[in-house]
Amino acid sequence: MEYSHDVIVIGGGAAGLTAAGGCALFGLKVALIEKGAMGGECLNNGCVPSKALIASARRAAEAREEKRLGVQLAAPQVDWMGVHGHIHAAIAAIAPHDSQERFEEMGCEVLRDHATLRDRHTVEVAGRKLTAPRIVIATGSEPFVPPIEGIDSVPYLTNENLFELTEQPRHLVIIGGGVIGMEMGQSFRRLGSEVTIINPGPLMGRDDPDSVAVVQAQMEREGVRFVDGKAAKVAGSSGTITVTTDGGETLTGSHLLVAVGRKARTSGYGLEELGIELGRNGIKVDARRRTSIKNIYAIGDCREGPRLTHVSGYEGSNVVLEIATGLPTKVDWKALPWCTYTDPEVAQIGMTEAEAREKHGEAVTVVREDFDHNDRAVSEGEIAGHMKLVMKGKKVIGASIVGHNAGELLLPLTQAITGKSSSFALGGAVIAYPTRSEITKALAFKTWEPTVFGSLPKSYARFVSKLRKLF
Ligand SMILES: Cc1cc2nc3c(=O)[nH]c(=O)nc-3n(C[C@H](O)[C@H](O)[C@H](O)COP(=O)(O)OP(=O)(O)OC[C@H]3O[C@@H](n4cnc5c(N)ncnc54)[C@H](O)[C@@H]3O)c2cc1C
Ligand SMILES: NC(=O)c1ccc[n+]([C@@H]2O[C@H](COP(=O)([O-])OP(=O)(O)OC[C@H]3O[C@@H](n4cnc5c(N)ncnc54)[C@H](O)[C@@H]3O)[C@@H](O)[C@H]2O)c1
Repeated sequence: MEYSHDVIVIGGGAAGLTAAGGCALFGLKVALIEKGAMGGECLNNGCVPSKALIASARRAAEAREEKRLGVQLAAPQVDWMGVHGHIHAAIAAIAPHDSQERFEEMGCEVLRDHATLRDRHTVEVAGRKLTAPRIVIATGSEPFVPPIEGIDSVPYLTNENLFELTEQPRHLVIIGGGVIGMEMGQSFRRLGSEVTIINPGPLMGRDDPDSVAVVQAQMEREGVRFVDGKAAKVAGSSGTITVTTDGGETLTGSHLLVAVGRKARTSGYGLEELGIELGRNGIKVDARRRTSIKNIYAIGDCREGPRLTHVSGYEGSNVVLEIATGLPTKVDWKALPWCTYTDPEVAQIGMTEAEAREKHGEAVTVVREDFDHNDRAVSEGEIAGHMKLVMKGKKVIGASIVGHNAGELLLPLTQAITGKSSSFALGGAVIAYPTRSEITKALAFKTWEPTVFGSLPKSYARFVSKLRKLF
């Protein structure tokens, strides 16, 4: 069959950009389709703006502290439009990395419109029909808004409009004490808003409860109020919004943020018509990220599984390898890291203690050390937190860290869990985003880039692609 491209990628977020860029660097003919802003959620309304807001908030918190280490800072003065400016300057500074121009330079044909799957090899975009033997779906996710009574009649915020706020909320009520609720709750409180977080049961449920307890205590000291319960009803209008919990408690704030998880983007672009199987929340995929139609892959937030930028990037690289080499390439989550950028940070890699005990029972040992035994932490007066190593026998299978810059401590544990420490392995390691540790991976990757995308691998990838088109 005649095809217009070797690979078509739908979605220009972390997952799609990695897949499209990688295939193009192997010399394949790639179409990359993005209907919105290049860079997707992470750049435009996820990681980057949230971490920029966290940084402004940290500065305010430091200034608010009582005399410490012999130094008293002046009380903070928060200029909300200055904070807003910092957030948008951070986005603008990173945007060229994800831009249409950069991906065109790599060799992708970039189309900026809505894509629709027409059959297992055809994607329609802007009146054109593109065809390819391999299609990669990387359409991401959107905020899940639960059917809470009254939700459609009150103004509410999600991550999609939170970073556009041009006035500081007087009292931000947050529905959801997951990652977004905790990161944003602490930040708005530090910048001077009152903050109430409503959440049923454990906060940050995927993390080790001992880590979460340290952050919760810190946020309570800073004045964040936690309410245990489910938001059952909302009412009010701009400036005065009331939330009633299933326990009958009523809370009134000036603004409402809904942060109760994500919904995979799976409708409106032909998945149903093609009969691609869906799971509970996302496209069903196998370990190679193939959908129920095997020449079509789904990677990143749109499929069932963890939703993180470095996971999207990893899955992007994974499909690049499979498409370029023609060899089955499975994802491996045993050293999956993630970090929540509260202060102190909560970092996790591999299994938590609870997961390990459930899977390996008596074979599990856990060792713990608090930061008040660490000389650097003591010298800097930042002793809150601890690290727990989760082991099966003497083999590390997980770690939970809570403390200053905890996310930066994960990288050696990646190597301990995978047993791989060569420069090649480092170049392909899954590293929590965004951390400074990523710079080591970037350099290792730079070392290997001329070899991996050299003339021989390129010829091989083109040969594999040619064969694929013949059969
Ligand atoms: C507030 C917040 C903070 C976060 N912080 C972190 C963090 O610190 N660290 C971390 O690892 N993760 C974080 N995340 C998660 C991270 O942002 C996502 O996991 C990641 O961005 C997903 O990337 P993706 O490429 O899979 O999807 P997306 O970035 O959503 O990209 C999908 C793209 O596909 C496009 N698209 C969809 N349908 C079509 C179509 N039919 N045609 C053409 N284009 C289409 C969309 O416009 C979109 O640009 C955060 C998320 C939020 C909400
Ligand atoms: N640092 C990071 O890596 C980072 C930061 C932010 C977001 N993210 C990504 O974004 C995703 C979404 O974050 P999130 O915080 O929206 O989801 P989440 O899944 O982390 O947490 C959702 C919380 O909402 C609670 N909840 C559900 N229904 C509720 C109700 N009716 N009332 C009150 N609480 C309710 C749940 O119990 C849960 O604790 C994360 O899972 C993660 O993948 C990552």
